[in-house]
Amino acid sequence: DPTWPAATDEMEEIIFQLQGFRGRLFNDIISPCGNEAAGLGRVTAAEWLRAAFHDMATANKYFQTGGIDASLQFELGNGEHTGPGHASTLQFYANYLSPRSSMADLIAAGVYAAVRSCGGPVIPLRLGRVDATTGGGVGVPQPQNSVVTFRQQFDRMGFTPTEMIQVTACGHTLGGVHSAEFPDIVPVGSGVNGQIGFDTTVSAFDNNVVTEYVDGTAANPLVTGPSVQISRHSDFKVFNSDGNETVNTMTSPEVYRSICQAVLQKMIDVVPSGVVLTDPIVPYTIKPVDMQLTLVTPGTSLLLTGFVRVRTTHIPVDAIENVAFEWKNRSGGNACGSSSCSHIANLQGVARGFDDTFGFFPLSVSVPVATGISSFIVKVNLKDGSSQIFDNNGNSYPLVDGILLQKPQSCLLQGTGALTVTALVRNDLSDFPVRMEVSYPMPRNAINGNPVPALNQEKVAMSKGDCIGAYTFYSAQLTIPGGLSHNARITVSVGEGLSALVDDFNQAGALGGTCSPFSGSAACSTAGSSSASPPSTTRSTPTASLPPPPSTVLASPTVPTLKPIVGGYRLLGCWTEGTGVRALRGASFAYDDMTLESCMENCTAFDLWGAEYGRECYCGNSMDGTSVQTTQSDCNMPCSGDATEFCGSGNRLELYSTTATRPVSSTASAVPFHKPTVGAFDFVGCQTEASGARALGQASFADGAMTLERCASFCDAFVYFGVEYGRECYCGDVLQTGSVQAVLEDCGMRCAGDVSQFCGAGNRLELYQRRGAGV
Ligand code: HEM
Repeated sequence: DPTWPAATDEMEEIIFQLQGFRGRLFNDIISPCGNEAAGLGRVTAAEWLRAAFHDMATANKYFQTGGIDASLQFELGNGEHTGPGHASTLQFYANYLSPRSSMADLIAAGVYAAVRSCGGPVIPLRLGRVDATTGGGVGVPQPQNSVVTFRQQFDRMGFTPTEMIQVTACGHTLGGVHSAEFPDIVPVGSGVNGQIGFDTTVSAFDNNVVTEYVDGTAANPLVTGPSVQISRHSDFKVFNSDGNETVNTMTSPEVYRSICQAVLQKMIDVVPSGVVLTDPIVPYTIKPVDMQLTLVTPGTSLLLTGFVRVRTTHIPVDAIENVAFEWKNRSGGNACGSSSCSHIANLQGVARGFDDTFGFFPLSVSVPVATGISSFIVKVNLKDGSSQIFDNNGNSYPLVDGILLQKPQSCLLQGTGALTVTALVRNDLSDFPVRMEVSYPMPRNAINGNPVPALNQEKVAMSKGDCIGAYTFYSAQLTIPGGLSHNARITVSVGEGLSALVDDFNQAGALGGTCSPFSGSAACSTAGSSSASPPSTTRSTPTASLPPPPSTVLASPTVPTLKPIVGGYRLLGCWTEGTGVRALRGASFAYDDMTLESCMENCTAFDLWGAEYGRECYCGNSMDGTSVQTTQSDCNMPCSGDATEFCGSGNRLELYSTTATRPVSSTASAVPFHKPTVGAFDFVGCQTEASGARALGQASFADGAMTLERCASFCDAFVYFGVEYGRECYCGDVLQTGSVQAVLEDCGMRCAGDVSQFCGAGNRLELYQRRGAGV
């Protein structure tokens, strides 16, 4: 069994945990083998296999470059990769791209999955491939090449003349040739749905491609038919290149299978120098899944959630009574407060892969903060009274309670990508730097039709907040651009280098849209942070954390008071955020020394603004309809930059509105507006991005001096231009599906290069159309 955790854990789940409970569905569009997800006559499993060969085929063993490195994504337009199959294959894999599942590993995993789904052998799958950042050049074998050229090309890839024959015979058992791509080989109108198969079984991994060739019955269009006249019968040229000696050895199904297992593994293991592949991956017998600690009010216990996943291939799920989870406290001992350091979990669901099944046993374990948790072992209790103990190969399964991503107080607004992350760090560690690292996919503006997003990374220092017992709150914010924020991964860490503690690889899409407040936390005592003891058992009553009513406000400078007027704005009260959206969407800011005055200064171009969570500031000209006024005492957080003022609280806005005393003349020039015309373009409105893609994807640029005029002139050759997020310019002749008109208020961001203009917002385009181009 592998030792947990491992760098391959995410890929392990993608390739083995396919269907059923928590199934990752990586096989969805290739099961059954004959599935034609991209249209009739196009076997998806065949497209996956061919895509891997095309990615590898530019490898150069002499320079040790290329191989399975996902360079295919940059080469789609170079003429060597005919057909839509490569793009749709990469597009499917892109859903699984993450810092722990490279596109190159996904391409290799696609070979494993396609072959297995079609009844072929288990191809040992090693991992650790690294994605290229540019194309790998040309050199994919083409049907018209001569045998000499084929041999040179395969030699460059690292394959002997015999292996060339073998790997081609193993690839050309699935799918076939399409008249849309090769009309001179498959004349239009011939074949089935525009395809002639390589053998009579286009959707089975069998050796018919060989036997039908050998016995002379092959309809393979690369052996017989029009390709012969024009010397494009490449399978004939390849198979016949050693007088049929190699193919004759492959007429036995067993021999074919084992040759294909070896030679297809060789194909996916071609990698550039510097890449070190792991051992072939096998599924865990016992795997902890989604382990998460969460501090629960009043701060004296942590809730551990997650699953123990049991591989039930060899231990039948029906034979399992339950699973015992036995843990050690923070110092490795067996004192776990009032609990017994043990928890029984019962089966909740089952998943299956090609060759395995898995049972999931959910955990919900209350861990006292005072004693904490450091590791656990798993005991699988069988119905016959026996049990099997799993201790992670003698290491126990490790858990960290020094830092945790506190999910209820973290949130993501997927529409705008606005991410708020709250972490809890044990007080004895809080002198070390606390960081958040977010990795997120960013669409590549569809250069040459590349459907694979780039993976960007942002590191943000987290700022210290309140304390609760033995833990200190930290928080950070980030607006994730690109519209794919749900696929972002979040890691929070405390400390540096190898000794750092992390809660890593948390999926942003699993966070809620609203950060709920944690009641009972309080400003940290200045005495320092050494106490690791739990807070006193007396809970503060809810009213104790409310601000005093205005009439009884004390003069003490450390007690916040309500401010009825700030500059030209008056207090409207305490308001909730919208449901799943920000109440104010004109502009937003977050920083640690926030005061009501500085928030107001940020928002002088708007009629409304509000401060939230002590350090966030939002502006807008109207409130989202789902925001409602709540009791003023909800807004009980002091401003981070001025403890005498209230700045809302979690999900609560200290809301201010403009008054008649607002000096209109001094701000009028800075009030942005939606320009009705820009050059040859007319304003259309505020538009969303398309579903999973850019609304305008044909050209783009971004910079800090963006104006509507600059974008208009950049998009001069197109029907539409749109500016997004203040600084991004997009052009296109059509709006991609899923892009719809949004309320004008949404486009509330000023242009980076001209504050008098509006330039969209996150996921919102300030959209213009060429005059006269409309219908
Ligand atoms: C001399 C070497 C090769 C040549 C000239 C060649 C050429 C071709 C051509 C012309 C097609 C038709 C594409 C279409 O119409 O969509 C094709 C399809 C295919 N090739 Fe190759 N190929 C070679 C080697 C390989 C190898 C080594 C593999 C994988 C191990 C492979 C896997 C496939 C698969 C699976 C298809 C079917 C794709 C589909 O049905 O969509 N080929 N090949």
